[in-house]
Amino acid sequence: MKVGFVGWRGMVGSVLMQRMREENDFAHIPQAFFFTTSNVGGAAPDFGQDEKTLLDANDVARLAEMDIIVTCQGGDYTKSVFRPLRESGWQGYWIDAASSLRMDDDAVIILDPVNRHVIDAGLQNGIKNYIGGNCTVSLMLMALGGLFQNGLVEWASSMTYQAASGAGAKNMRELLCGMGAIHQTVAAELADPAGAILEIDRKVADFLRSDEYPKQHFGVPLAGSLIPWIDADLGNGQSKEEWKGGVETNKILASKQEVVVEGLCIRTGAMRCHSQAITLKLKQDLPVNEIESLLAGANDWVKVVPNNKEASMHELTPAAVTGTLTVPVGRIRKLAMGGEYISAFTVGDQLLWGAAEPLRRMLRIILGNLPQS
Ligand SMILES: NC(=O)C1=CN([C@@H]2O[C@H](COP(=O)(O)OP(=O)(O)OC[C@H]3O[C@@H](n4cnc5c(N)ncnc54)[C@H](OP(=O)(O)O)[C@@H]3O)[C@@H](O)[C@H]2O)C=CC1
Ligand SMILES: N[C@@H](CC(=O)OP(=O)(O)O)C(=O)O
Repeated sequence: MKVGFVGWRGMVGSVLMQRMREENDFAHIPQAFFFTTSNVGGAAPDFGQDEKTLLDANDVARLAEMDIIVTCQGGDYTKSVFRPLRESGWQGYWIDAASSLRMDDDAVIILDPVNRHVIDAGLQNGIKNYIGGNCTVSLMLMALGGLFQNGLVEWASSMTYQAASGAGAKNMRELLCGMGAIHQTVAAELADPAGAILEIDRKVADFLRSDEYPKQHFGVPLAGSLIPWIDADLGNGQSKEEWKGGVETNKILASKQEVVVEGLCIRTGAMRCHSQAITLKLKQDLPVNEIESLLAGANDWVKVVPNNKEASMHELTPAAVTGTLTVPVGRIRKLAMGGEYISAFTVGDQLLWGAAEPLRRMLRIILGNLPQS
């Protein structure tokens, strides 16, 4: 088995490599090859493989030598290379973090703790394209799989608080520059405990609205503010990120009856954890303790957080979750609208379960050594 990696040094790719190292995945890969779009012939990262130089990621003939290609290079790369590769007769497995192929009929969206049966059926039916889901959708399903997988959800509305990392590494840097610049604007006043807060606030507001605020990548301030739109404008009042919530959830679950998933997607000043406040209408009036045990039993990574102030403040935040595979879900309670209506709040690292982790697990599934979890 020859496995080719494209996009291994980007943000998602680096997290993928880190996880593969931690899980000793390369021990299961007979031959690994690393590709590049910018440094052909340069030194490949050392994972103990024989091929020490970087190969050309745009060389279709070279790619076609691979049995499996794992790419985190991005949607434009997928669009330029995937079709010519398939048209050349390549029959290998394509594992991709980008959204371009997700909704194609000959592709499975991968999130094995939730849809291993869909993945296994795809493999049996000869499907060769396995695509990571949208980070927000994957994290919602990791958290609420116990309800969705048991067919208990009539509809869900998710209001998101999405991290800067979803927009890329440059955007994470811009968020931090914004934070630093805001602080600098009022550093002198802050140093004086008697400084008037309204004067500090006025200076901050003036700075946020000025051309001095660093906003090259987001276009508007994120630090000290938020951005109530993510991804393309579909022209019908919905953002593409919001559209993905519905279509990807149903495709991941292979729903026989469509579950309506709606909501608004909002960019906030977190680094790499997406949070979501979710309202669910269930098909039954289940007791809260039963809902909690269904959620807790759905996979090895979800963690139900008790619905009290102390636990919510300490366990249900980006600060607590960042860099971990744990997907906490809390704030679960019945809403005043009726016994079938519940609230939930969940947080997850969008570079781990939201991007890299489903890819490395899919690779292990194809290599035949990831048992059902
Ligand atoms: N960002 C996210 O949260 C998520 C992203 N995805 C998808 O993953 C794909 C990749 O995203 P992301 O990892 O953010 O992209 P990056 O921009 O971090 O990396 C993409 C490529 O850029 C090239 N590159 C150029 N300069 C640098 C540099 N200084 N450091 C590292 N790489 C550099 C590398 O290619 P080369 O080595 O060939 O030069 C790299 O593989 C996208 O399709 C995205 O949709 C999916 C889920 C979440
Ligand atoms: N759109 C997501 C990140 C992402 O890459 O999503 P997708 O894989 O669906 O393009 C965000 O901005 O938070």
